[in-house]
Amino acid sequence: MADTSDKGMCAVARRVAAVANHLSPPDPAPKAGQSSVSARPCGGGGGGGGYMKDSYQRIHGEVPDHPVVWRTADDGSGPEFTDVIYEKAVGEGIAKITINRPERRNAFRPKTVKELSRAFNDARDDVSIGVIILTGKGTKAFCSGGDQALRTKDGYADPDDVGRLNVLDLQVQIRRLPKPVIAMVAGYAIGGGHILHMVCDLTIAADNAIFGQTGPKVGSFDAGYGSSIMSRLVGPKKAREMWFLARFYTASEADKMGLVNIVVPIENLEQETIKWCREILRNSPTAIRVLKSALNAVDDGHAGLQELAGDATLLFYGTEEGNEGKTAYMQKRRPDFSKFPRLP
Ligand SMILES: CC(C)(COP(=O)(O)OP(=O)(O)OC[C@H]1O[C@@H](n2cnc3c(N)ncnc32)[C@H](O)[C@@H]1OP(=O)(O)O)[C@@H](O)C(=O)NCCC(=O)NCCSC(=O)c1cc(O)c2ccccc2c1O
Repeated sequence: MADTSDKGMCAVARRVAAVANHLSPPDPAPKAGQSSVSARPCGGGGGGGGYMKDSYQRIHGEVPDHPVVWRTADDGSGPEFTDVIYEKAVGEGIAKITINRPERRNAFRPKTVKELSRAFNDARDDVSIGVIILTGKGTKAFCSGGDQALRTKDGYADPDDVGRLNVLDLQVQIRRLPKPVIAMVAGYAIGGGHILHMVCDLTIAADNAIFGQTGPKVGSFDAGYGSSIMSRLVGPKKAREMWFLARFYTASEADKMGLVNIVVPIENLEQETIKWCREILRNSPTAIRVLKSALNAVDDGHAGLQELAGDATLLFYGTEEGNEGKTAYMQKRRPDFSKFPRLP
């Protein structure tokens, strides 16, 4: 009789995983002592769940979990980064941008936001990069929002500069960036830092993560993405609770509210995040690009529509039909679109 107990199913899953190991497309070589494909833990374990026994699992398999080797990156466009650490994974399409002000719980000042923007721009333009991680230095905070010591009546101001709220531009930049941005959150994600994780496409949280808005307690509010996206994520009632009461929430509470994608032990935070990156990187970049703009389109209004429409134009430029128009113009002749079908 077939063994359908959990233990029996685990053994089956392990055997199937071993087979899948041989069928999976090649991945970067794992380091000594690490297997490239591990049996998915029975009873879930993320990454699509279930037992590795169907053709989908056999073909797509598990992603490798060997550590990433990071090398420092630079956009080459300005002074050396001080408030941000910018890195790219060697041989993999992953960029990591780390807010580097741990002594202030990674609060951002205008300079921090300018450096973040430069790093995001570089990662966007680098065609070898497919996923970007945003995180904070250390385990105490992802980001605690705007640096209150630099807040003036005009916004946040670096010494000898005018005040500004330039984090709003950064939020838009992350929304419009045609590659997934993953917030990797350990410790506090508070105020403007909480909003940064919300505008990212995915959030992987450590079990020590704490989420919340403080605005109404510190004389501030974000009535833009900070309100509208939150309402989309957690629902209008919970969003009102988060803003009106300005309480803090644990990682597990945030998980239940739909604020994050997964909560993992802090020691596994980067490993899990990299696993998600590698899973995404196996998939079609164009499909992901169009999906990101589609998922944002309604909420982002005309700007969202423009992003999605830009993807359509980009795809059209790659077709014979699109090229005929340009070629005809360059050859000073009337374009011949007669051979292109009017599909139903
Ligand atoms: C995040 C905390 C809950 C952590 O508490 P903990 O007890 O662990 O640590 P300390 O409080 O002792 O902090 C250590 C050290 O860091 C300094 N620090 C922490 N956060 C900030 C900050 N945001 N600005 C400046 N300095 C900060 C702290 O003073 C300590 O320094 P010492 O010298 O004393 O050692 C807790 O730190 C905390 O509650 N932080 C403040 C959180 C907060 O209120 N953030 C601001 C929200 S408003 C905002 O972010 C914001 C920004 C924008 O750009 C906007 C733009 C447009 C609209 C709205 C915006 C907006 O609301």
